[in-house]
Amino acid sequence: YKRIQFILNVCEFSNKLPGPPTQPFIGNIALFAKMSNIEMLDYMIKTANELRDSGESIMRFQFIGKLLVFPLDGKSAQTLLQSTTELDKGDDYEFARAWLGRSVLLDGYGERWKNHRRLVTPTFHFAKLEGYLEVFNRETKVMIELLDKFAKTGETVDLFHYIKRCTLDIICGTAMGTTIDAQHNPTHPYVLAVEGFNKLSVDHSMKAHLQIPFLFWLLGYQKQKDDYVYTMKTFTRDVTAGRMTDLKLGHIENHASKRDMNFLDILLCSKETKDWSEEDIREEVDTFMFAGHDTTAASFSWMCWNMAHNQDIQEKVYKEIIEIFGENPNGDVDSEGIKKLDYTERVLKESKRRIAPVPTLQRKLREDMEIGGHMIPAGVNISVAPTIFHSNPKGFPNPEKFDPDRFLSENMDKRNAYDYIPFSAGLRNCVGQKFAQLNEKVLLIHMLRNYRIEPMLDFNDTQPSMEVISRPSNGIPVKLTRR
Ligand code: HEM
Repeated sequence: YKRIQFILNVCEFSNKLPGPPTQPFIGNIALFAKMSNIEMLDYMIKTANELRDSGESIMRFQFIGKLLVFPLDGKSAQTLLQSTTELDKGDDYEFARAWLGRSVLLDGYGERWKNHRRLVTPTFHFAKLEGYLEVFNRETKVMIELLDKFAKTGETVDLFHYIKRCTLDIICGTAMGTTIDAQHNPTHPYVLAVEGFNKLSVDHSMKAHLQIPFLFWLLGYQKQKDDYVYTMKTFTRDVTAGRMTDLKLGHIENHASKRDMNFLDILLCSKETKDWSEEDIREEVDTFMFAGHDTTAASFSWMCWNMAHNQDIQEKVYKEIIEIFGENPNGDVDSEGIKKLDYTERVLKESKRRIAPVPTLQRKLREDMEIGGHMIPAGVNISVAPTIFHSNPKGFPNPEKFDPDRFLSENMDKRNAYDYIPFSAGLRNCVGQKFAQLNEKVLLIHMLRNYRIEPMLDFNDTQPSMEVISRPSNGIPVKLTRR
């Protein structure tokens, strides 16, 4: 009875907020049940534009007592994103708890999260990032070599899978100093477990019936999830245990300067993690694996798609790369050269605007908060959707157009700082942002120095789906020609 009363109260409240019409009790379930993940994103962007035109700054959806509120622009999201206390992640993140526990990504506001975030952050300082360049260069060259056969035959290649395995190898090397060589070994159990887990998490969040634990178990999904989690945890636990033994024997401190250490070694060697359990360390390392590879893969894949569809811009980026790094297709990319990139920098920003690699993030309110002119009660999930902000014609006129000049400083000054948030913003922004940007530049430089990319489908024939990460619905099918 209490549950039903709660749902009815949510229904009553949600109908006062701007959003598509709801049906009694079930809210907007029927509306979304008919849509694919691709249609969902399109629908949300269209509805957001209509609501903005009628002067609204938020959009709500409601699913049997679950209320989701989307701010529609940077200004209305700002209150939430710059809050120093509203830092709890939303309900949808619970699915990853079995794998990532209370790591920096999932943990709620409090001393523990602050402490972990403070200790994890230095692993991304610039000097440290330089140490990761060697892994970026090495693994990217493996990808370039694997792609060569497609350039030779002219056969179409779906870049997405190649990029994904490459970024997985990169994160494995930089987070743990180990390799699974996913690029040569795409059926490695760890690779399959990561892919399976991500897919399951999407199914879970999109299909209402799977959110009933009994059905999730009965239909065999719980068993699948447990198996994936076991494979992933065991892999990292083994590596962590091995490194801890090395540390005890003095091998880590002896062999490496801090610059050459991987993320795991840095955590293990820090005095401040002395009272962390082995599981605390494992959770942080796994979080890097999870947060660090699919995101970069999606981001760089969309970059290649944007390049393929904007040949003039691709040529300008290529020219800048050649001017700075020379024509040698195998040369390593160094950080001094990367700092000189200017046009390419803007192109990368525009690419993340055009398609945001992380389509939504979610917070759960601790206290009542005014968002976009409406008082939203504690307990409601607020979804911040970079994709929705970035397609707002008020901040980005003609949003469909790929235009790097939007990121010239004179144009950036015209926007609210929170209108462009591919890495989120505020205290819970992406801790790996600089790492990701450096990684993408290395990928891009090697890619364009070796190949011209041409599309084998129209731009909108592969679309970002509304999943944890914006996966291209039909991959990134391209033709590569050797430069
Ligand atoms: C282009 C690539 C990337 C994009 C677009 C991206 C985007 C984001 C976004 C939007 C968030 C906020 C999520 C939320 O509020 O729930 C986030 C958080 C986070 N990211 Fe990234 N990310 C990328 C790469 C990386 C990499 C390479 C790493 C690590 C190696 C990383 C580690 C993290 C962590 C640990 C958090 C959680 C921070 C916290 O909650 O305090 N990310 N990222």
